[in-house]
Amino acid sequence: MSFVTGAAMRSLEEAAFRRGVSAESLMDRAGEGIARRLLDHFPQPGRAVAYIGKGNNGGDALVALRYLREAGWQIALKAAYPETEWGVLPRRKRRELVEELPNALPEGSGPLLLLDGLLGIGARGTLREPLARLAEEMAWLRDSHGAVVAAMDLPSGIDADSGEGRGVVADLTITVGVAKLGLSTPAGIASAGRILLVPLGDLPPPEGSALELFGPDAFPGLLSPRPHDFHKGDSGRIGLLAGSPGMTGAAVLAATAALRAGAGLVTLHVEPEFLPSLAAPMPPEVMVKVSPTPVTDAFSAGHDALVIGPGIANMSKTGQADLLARLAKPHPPAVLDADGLNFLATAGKTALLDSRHLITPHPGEFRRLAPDLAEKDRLAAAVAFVTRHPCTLLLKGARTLVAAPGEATRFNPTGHAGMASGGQGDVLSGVAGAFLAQGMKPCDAASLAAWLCGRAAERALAKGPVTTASDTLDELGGAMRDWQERRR
Ligand SMILES: NC(=O)C1=CN([C@@H]2O[C@H](COP(=O)(O)OP(=O)(O)OC[C@H]3O[C@@H](n4cnc5c(N)ncnc54)[C@H](OP(=O)(O)O)[C@@H]3O)[C@@H](O)[C@H]2O)[C@@H](O)CC1
Ligand SMILES: [K+]
Repeated sequence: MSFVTGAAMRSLEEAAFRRGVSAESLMDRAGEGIARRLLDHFPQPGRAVAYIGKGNNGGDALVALRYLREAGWQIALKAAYPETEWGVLPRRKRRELVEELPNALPEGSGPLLLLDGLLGIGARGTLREPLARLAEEMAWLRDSHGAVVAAMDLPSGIDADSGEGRGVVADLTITVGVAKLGLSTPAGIASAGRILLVPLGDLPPPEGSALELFGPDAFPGLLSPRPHDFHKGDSGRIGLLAGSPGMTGAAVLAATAALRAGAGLVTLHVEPEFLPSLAAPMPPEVMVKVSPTPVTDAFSAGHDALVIGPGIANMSKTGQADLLARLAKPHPPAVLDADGLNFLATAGKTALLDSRHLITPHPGEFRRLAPDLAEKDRLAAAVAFVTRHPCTLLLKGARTLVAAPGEATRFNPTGHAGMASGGQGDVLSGVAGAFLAQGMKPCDAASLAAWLCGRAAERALAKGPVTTASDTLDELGGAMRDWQERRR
């Protein structure tokens, strides 16, 4: 599913009108879709307040409010202008709610949800009064009352194309039809929170976009249920080069993640002197193979995929040299992470990267691999990197991008700031490795792994605002279900 400018969105809308589709039917379906997304996120009813301006963005909020009320929510309305100044459609949607709505916070329990319907793609320039005051009220309720802000289409006040502009900071942005380009920029990402899409059949996304919003609607079938006659041999064997004394956790997290993501067999290859520290904490399902040449063994054991890098900073110099030599020869597809990437960068061997390699750098590791690209815009830098080195690049950061030669770059919407902690990358490389071992295309393996880890971390928010890598691991199975149910 691509990203479009505000003008391109208007063109799609105009094309729909020419085919006889009415603006009202688009709004009805937009509002219903928004409510469905919200009800998936908040299965228990709570309190919802719609904050609206006079345009159609407020109409979306009013339709969504009606569905929330039907689902048992207490509702209220904060309108910036008297109803006589609203557009035709929002006025009609207000009447469909029938009775007078309170304009104070509803009493009761459950989540407090603020529907931000002040401005959508009609926003021009800095948010003006009286909308600015309502945006401040939402921010205050979010900070002091734990309110969750859900933006209709766009966080109010940001520019649909650039994402620039100060306005509402949302926890969720439910964008309608096609995702707006401004949601993908650093400024937009800082305002939007989790992006969810309500696709509308009458507003089909244009073909050939350079950036795609990744998710189960756009990529169905990536994680189909296993056939009934599936067996261990079908689910892939992984060779893991991970962990060293003091960094055993990285190996445990990567191995466990690979197993949870469905790998049939995970083998950890270690040097004899690392065995005492690495063997004990490993899950019982993991095979541990000891040899003076673990790199050679991992590359020649007939694995379906390799995961190389988590916690291997202390790998022997011989091991490092062996690794660089092996990467140049024929070998199975491989995830390269963390110190695996640092070895490449330090040795000046980044040019070894090719289509067999799925690399997962965070911004610091990326800078070491390509110092000249690090200051560029992330999307441009990612595309330039895979043009230079034809591998699959999963570039971590606020929001993860997955770029590969000949593919539209993918934008991963899942995850949250509370997962910024050690070990998350190890989990991600294990999950991506499992999908590679099952024969998935590297860019699909990378995107799906990023989506699932982010979604698992979102599920873990039920425990509290900070999510450890172990929390993410615990929720991976649930995230896989969420993908299959296509509701997120
Ligand atoms: N496209 C689609 O297919 C679909 C679109 N749909 C929905 O409609 C939304 C677009 O609705 P829209 O066109 O009515 O514009 P909207 O964002 O509500 O704002 C317009 C008002 O904002 C005002 N205003 C502008 N800047 C301002 C500022 N800085 N500070 C203060 N005020 C400012 C401006 O006032 P003016 O400057 O004219 O006085 C005008 O009155 C879209 O985002 C989506 O949610 C769905 O329902 C169905 C499918
Ligand atoms: K909005």
